[in-house]
Amino acid sequence: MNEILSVKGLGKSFKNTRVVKNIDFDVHKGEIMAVLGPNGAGKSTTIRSIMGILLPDEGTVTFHNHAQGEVPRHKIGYLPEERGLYKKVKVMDILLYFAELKDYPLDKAKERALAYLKKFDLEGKENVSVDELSKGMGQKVQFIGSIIHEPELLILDEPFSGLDPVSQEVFKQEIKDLAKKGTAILLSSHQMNLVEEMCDRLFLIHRGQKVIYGSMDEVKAQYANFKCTIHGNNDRSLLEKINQVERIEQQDDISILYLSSDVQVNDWIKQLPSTLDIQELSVDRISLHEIFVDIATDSSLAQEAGVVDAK
Ligand SMILES: Nc1ncnc2c1ncn2[C@@H]1O[C@H](COP(=O)(O)OP(=O)(O)OP(=O)(O)O)[C@@H](O)[C@H]1O
Repeated sequence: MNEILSVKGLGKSFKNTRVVKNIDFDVHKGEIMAVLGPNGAGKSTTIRSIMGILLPDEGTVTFHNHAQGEVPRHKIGYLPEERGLYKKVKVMDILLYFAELKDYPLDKAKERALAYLKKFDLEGKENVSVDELSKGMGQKVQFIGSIIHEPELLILDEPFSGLDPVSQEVFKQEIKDLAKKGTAILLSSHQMNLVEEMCDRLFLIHRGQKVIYGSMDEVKAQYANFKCTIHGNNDRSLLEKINQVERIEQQDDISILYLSSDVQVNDWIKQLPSTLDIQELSVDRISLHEIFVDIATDSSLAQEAGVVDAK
């Protein structure tokens, strides 16, 4: 695989508290890698360490074809979590400024800026000053600023926050298109539905430690692909006798059975006991959102590192 970025054994402490511990992952050309985790998990600290904004205490960050520790800024696009553009500057001027910082030819940058403004529904705004833009419009301009120089690696920290659903779709499509053209993308987001639709692989941190790392299919296979929800009055002892059930959750008359990852739904339903009380039954695919909530609220998982490494 074509590695663009490799992170090995990354660790960072603030005032004797280790907030990032022994993090390993890599990002390949043309893939979207998601960095996920609950609030305070260590995502931004990891991203800032990659960008050289923070100095890690342990570990290495290597960009493909560059010396270890060297951050080739002109090849990286970065949308930081904290938003902000110079307020009194015109949209085109700020975009050209971003391009200049990356040594990108200004005539080409202007062409790209106009095309992107049109794409993001900001046509004709090039001479408007930033403080006249709405928050979402400003975010679009900042996003354009992060890709104006055709980066090899694009690091996006919460790109969807504050965007309306239509703009989220536009961003999503653009990020997917960039990956298709070969850009390596590292994406941190809390929007699990979007992440699930977009990312090729994911990396989930909890309390600074790696909990999951792998492709979406691999992660789901490690967890469970399907869950079966049964409305009916059923004893747990009966449910426990059913084959290929990994885990059972029960509340009142609702039972949720998490099925083994290799289950064939068609066959599995046919072998359910005839004594089962079924008022209603549904079988659904497990969502990334459910996996995330499960991990984030499971304190035993939180204390372990590398519980699932599907790489
Ligand atoms: N400059 C700093 N000084 C001290 N502690 C910090 C600093 N930056 C981050 N932390 C702490 O490090 C931990 C990880 O923070 P980080 O911002 O990396 O989390 P995150 O996963 O990006 O969270 P969120 O989803 O809320 O943005 C938190 O406990 C935070 O309080």
